[in-house]
Amino acid sequence: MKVTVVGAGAVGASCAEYIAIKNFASEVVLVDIKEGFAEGKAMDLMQTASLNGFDTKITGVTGDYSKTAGSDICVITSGIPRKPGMTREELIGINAGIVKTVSASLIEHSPNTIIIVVSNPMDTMTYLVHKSTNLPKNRIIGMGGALDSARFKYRLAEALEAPISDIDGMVIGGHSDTGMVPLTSHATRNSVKVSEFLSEERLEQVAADTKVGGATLTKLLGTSAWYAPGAAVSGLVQAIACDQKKMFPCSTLLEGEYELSDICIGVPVILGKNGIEKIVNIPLSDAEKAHMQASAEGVRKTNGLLEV
Ligand SMILES: NC(=O)c1ccc[n+]([C@@H]2O[C@H](COP(=O)([O-])OP(=O)(O)OC[C@H]3O[C@@H](n4cnc5c(N)ncnc54)[C@H](O)[C@@H]3O)[C@@H](O)[C@H]2O)c1
Ligand SMILES: O=C(O)C[C@H](O)C(=O)O
Repeated sequence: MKVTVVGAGAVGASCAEYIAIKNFASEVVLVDIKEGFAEGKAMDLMQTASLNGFDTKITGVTGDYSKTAGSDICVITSGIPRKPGMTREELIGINAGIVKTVSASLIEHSPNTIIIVVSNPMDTMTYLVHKSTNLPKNRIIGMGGALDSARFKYRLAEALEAPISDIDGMVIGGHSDTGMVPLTSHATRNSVKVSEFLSEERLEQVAADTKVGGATLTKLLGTSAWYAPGAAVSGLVQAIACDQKKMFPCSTLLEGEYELSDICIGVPVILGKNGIEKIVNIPLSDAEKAHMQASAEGVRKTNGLLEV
């Protein structure tokens, strides 16, 4: 199993590290545009192999896509992150060009690859990969919901004063400060609905904190987060590489599901060796349906800024 990660910055390196530590891939190739950067990150990570006990071979290259040839999975993290006070949507001007060029180079050398898009604004960048390549829809996956769901579970555990392993919950919708739809009505603590333990006001606070999860970290860190994003990507990569048939919310092209078409937005999907093997339709409350439609409007507005 060969995995390429483009962008050896904060998220790309974290993603490569988690993939290596989980020890399921034979090879990870890191690519960056900055001379020597990916090579340096790869060497540093390889020097953790004997300490962390993994056999994954990590190499780094500066813009040489021939070294990515035959990748089963390619992750795109290249592009600029936001600074405090910015929205993800403001990154479109620079990141759209990067994502378009990078996806073309990846497919040229790995025509059968599955692409995972991470660069922001992620739903629109995922849609851009659809519009600018000929890859079938099951092989284009946007990562956002897996991360947002991890943050939702963190906030629920905090509110419940419970261990995170007790909590289950999912966030669908657009990966943006206003577009996320935390599915509070479906969230549980050991199969008991969280609404049994928390007031409506407290649950609203949990949802609000979840939606601004990325902005909160950006304010604290001065740039956006990387540990949880890297871990979330590695979870998707592992589900595909190991044909796990696991369910994650991912951004995918909808064709009528959730009453939406011609848009990439986060919905539950089954991930296996073919990438997105199924889009799962789950019942939504009227309020969740309305949030999903409003979220889609936001994503469409950003998609409208694309020049494809
Ligand atoms: N979808 C998500 O959930 C999620 C989570 C976190 C970050 N992100 C996004 O991921 C992106 C990367 O974030 P980061 O914190 O790693 O940023 P970073 O600045 O640390 O790393 C980005 C890297 O991309 C490289 N790069 C730029 N143009 C390139 C090109 N054409 N080819 C190859 N490499 C190129 C840069 O040199 C840099 O090393 C940002 O757009 C950020 O908003 C998304
Ligand atoms: O917040 C950001 O801009 C980065 C990423 O989308 C995140 O949610 O951490």
